[in-house]
Parts: sequence; structure tokens; C-alpha cells
Amino acid sequence: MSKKIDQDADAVSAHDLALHYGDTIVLKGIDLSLSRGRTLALLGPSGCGKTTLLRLVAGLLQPTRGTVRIAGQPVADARTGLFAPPERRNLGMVFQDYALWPHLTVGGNVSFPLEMRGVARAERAARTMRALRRVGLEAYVDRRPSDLSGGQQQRVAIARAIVAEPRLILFDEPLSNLDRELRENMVGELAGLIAELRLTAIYVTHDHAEALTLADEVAVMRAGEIAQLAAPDDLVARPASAEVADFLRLGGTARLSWRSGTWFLAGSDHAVAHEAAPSRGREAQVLLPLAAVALSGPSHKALPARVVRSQFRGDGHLATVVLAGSPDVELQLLSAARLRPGEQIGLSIDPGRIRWFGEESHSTQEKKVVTC
Ligand SMILES: Nc1ncnc2c1ncn2[C@@H]1O[C@H](COP(=O)(O)OP(=O)(O)OP(=O)(O)O)[C@@H](O)[C@H]1O
Repeated sequence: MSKKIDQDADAVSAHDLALHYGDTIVLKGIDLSLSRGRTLALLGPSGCGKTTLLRLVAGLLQPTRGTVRIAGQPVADARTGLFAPPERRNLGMVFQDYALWPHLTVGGNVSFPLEMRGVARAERAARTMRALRRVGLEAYVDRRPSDLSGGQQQRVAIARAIVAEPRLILFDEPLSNLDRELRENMVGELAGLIAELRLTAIYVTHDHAEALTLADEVAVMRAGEIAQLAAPDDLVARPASAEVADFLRLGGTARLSWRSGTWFLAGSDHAVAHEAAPSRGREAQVLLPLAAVALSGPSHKALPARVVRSQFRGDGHLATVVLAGSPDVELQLLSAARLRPGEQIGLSIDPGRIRWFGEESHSTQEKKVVTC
């Protein structure tokens, strides 16, 4: 790969990137690009192809079809057979288990990539200390990794990934081995570090909170494809499909059917919204976000529901409920009071907050709706 860097080019881009193992299609033709200084999260359930995509960018796998470019330079092209191995892609990598060498000191671990590049001893020492200073671990240079906490080990792994000042850092589920409390602390710390160091990064995770906290853009992946690629705020405000909304746990999703001037929960007599004139379609898939569902006082209009489970989450009790006669549709609401599993309650749904998928004509922004 040429050393020349195109300053205007995307830090990384993939075009029609596919990977097959025999008849098994793991990635189906991915297109993406990432600008310098930005972080892209690859988010999705186990087996959707996140790690495979990261490995294709890293040069640990060769694509069946398509191209990968780093800083504008092609590093893999299935058509021409071009393939640059990882050491020629100028990348840093941080893995799930940090992959620190236990027999080396912290300093020895961090300076290793420089040693591999043939950097002279004095310069190696100076750059190692600079990288350790950037992650706040200067004082730990002579310790063994085993003498550090999980969070500190992770910072050593980051120092090792940035020491050679790569153009791109790849993170493969770097927090998944930490316990929940440490993980929650580290997400914020890592987000701060990525921003401060102005890293260009691709970050693989199956944890939606982690992706939405850390990344500038999130690719929600499903079955070898990108279901939606958007900034975190856009994903939450405008999930592209019920699947994406379900994965991000944005509330309950349901099918509605249109009868006699009213949208009902499909297969039930629960009226959810009235619209003046649905222009097309008698079926709709919708998201009922937390903000759309509320406990209702006693009223003949309240929708009868049963509490399935309830969990305290800081700003109230997050309850999962099912409407009477529709056990397959789970809705969520936030209640100031604790609700007990099995408790019968009444709900109201604010139709103005319903997110209609599919047909744009069902968008609540465009349609006149009246509260049930
Ligand atoms: N060598 C292989 N041969 C055949 N199938 C494979 C091979 N390696 C991976 N796969 C399949 O490719 C799919 C995607 O795997 P990948 O590791 O990219 O998923 P992932 O989204 O990173 O999942 P996880 O979060 O569990 O790591 C999986 O169904 C996996 O079984």
C-alpha cells in the first residue's frame, strides 16, 4: 500500500462488501464510509456479522466480493485480488480480552507495536510514555498487567493501540468481559478518551447503550446486512423498522388494523388511534414508545392491561405490560409508583407519539390524529 494519504478521503470505506463461507452468506454486500475523527459502532445481535465486518477492515479476512479502502487507498478488492495484510493497513486494535502479554510489563506491552515497526529504543521509550500519559497510566509503566484492574488493563490495551498513531482503531467488544458496574463506568471513560484523542474508530458491540453512548454513527446490523445507519439521536427518534426499534428497546411494537374509522390493535377491540382518512393500507406496523404509554385513571376509555414485570431504573419503575386479550404485544411504560407483576392496570396511548413504520402516509407528523 502506498504511504501517500489522501487527506480528503474517508478514513475507511467499504463498497458492496460480501463474505461467504461456501454456501453460507455471512455478509451480503455492505456499503459504508467513515470520516476522520468519527466513531462508527457496529451494533447487532450475536451472529449478525459484526466481527466479520471488522475483520475484513482489519485484513484478517479476505472478502468474497467488494472493496475496502483506508484513507482513500484500496486495501482489499475481491475483483482484482488486491489484499493488504493487517501490518500494512496502519491500524490499532483493541480486543475483548485486551490480549495483553502477561510476561511483559505495561511498558513492554505498549511498546511492542513500535518494536515490530523497527523503531529505535530511545524513540520507543519516549512514545510509549507519551501513549501511557494519554491514557493516564504513566505511573504504571513497570507493572505487570495482572497487577492492574480490568479498567486499567483496558487502558493499557488502548495505549498499545494508539502508540504507533494509526489512522484507524478497531475495537472488538472491548468492555464485554467487565462486570456490569465497571462496564457502565468504562463506557463514559472510553467515550471521553476517544473524543479527547480524536480517534477514528470502528467499535463492535451487541450492547445498544454502549453504541449509543460512544459512537457518532451506529450501523444496526441484522443477518449480514445493515438495517439502519444513523446518528444515535436519529436512530432513537426515527428507527427505520420494527426490528430496529425492538433491538434498541425503544418501546413496544405492534400491528394495527383499520376498521370503521379507527386503528385497532390487530386481532383485538383495543382502539389505539382515530385518523380522519387513512389514504392507503388497512394494516400498519407501529412503535409505541415509552412516552406514548401512560397509566390511566379509571375511565371507560382506559385500555385494560396486566403487568408482566417491573424494574427500577433511576427515574421510575419501567414496567412491561400486556393488553388484555393480546398477550403477544408487550408495551412498556414508566411509572412513578412501583407496579407488581400480575397487577391489573388501565393504560392510555397518546396517538400523537406513535411511530408508524413503512408507509410514509401513516406518519403522525403528516396525519391528523385525535386521542382515543
Ligand atoms: N469460519 C466460518 N465458517 C462458517 N461460518 C462462520 C465462520 N465464521 C463465522 N461464521 C458465521 O458467520 C456469522 C457471523 O459471525 P460473526 O462472528 O461475524 O458475528 P457477530 O455478529 O460478531 O456475533 P458475536 O456478537 O456473537 O461475536 C455467524 O453465523 C457465524 O456462525
